[in-house]
Amino acid sequence: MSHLLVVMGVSGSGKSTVGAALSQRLRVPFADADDFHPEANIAKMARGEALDDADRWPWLEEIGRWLAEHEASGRGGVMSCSALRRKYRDQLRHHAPATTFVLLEGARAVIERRQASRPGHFMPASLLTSQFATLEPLEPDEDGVVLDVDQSVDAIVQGYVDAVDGRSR
Ligand SMILES: Nc1ncnc2c1ncn2[C@@H]1O[C@H](COP(=O)(O)OP(=O)(O)OP(=O)(O)O)[C@@H](O)[C@H]1O
Ligand SMILES: O=C(O)[C@H](O)[C@@H](O)[C@H](O)[C@H](O)CO
Repeated sequence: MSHLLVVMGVSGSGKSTVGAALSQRLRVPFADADDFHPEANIAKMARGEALDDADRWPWLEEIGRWLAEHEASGRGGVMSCSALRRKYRDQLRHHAPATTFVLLEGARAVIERRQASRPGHFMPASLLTSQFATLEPLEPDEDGVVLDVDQSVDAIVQGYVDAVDGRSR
């Protein structure tokens, strides 16, 4: 099977940027979970209110369906999706058990600086506190790779390739 990945992390950690680069490097389809949000979720975040489990549940179901289709077809794929909590990742794995989670991890200061330099995005910087508070790191029994965001996009992509190579040796 081709690579089937969810690139995860808090808002501004680089999920969209790194996810797109990984999909090109691995030659698999790419999707961004931000494009799957219902209007109400986008409006809520834009008002400065964090999403709750009930807001995220139907959205994660859509993402799970995308992953399941790409797993079943054997095409693989990269989905950029915050997937902050363990139970959200369990929900996605329920649809697509072969999913590997790639956590983009970084200090708040680095991520804040990046968020500040992309004006016009619907996600206000004020929600970063709740994003970090909600984030549950990958647990040892989860198929995953953790990568430091404080390096170039190319280096992050290479970090994934090296981690996966190291496993298959
Ligand atoms: N490794 C990197 N080095 C430098 N800048 C980066 C890197 N990764 C991402 N960026 C920049 O940081 C900003 C946030 O990245 P991006 O939009 O990909 O994050 P995100 O996690 O998808 O955010 P959100 O979930 O809020 O949509 C963008 O302006 C992007 O160009
Ligand atoms: O679970 C969440 O709270 C959401 O997915 C957010 O993380 C945003 O969609 C995204 O990151 C946009 O900035």
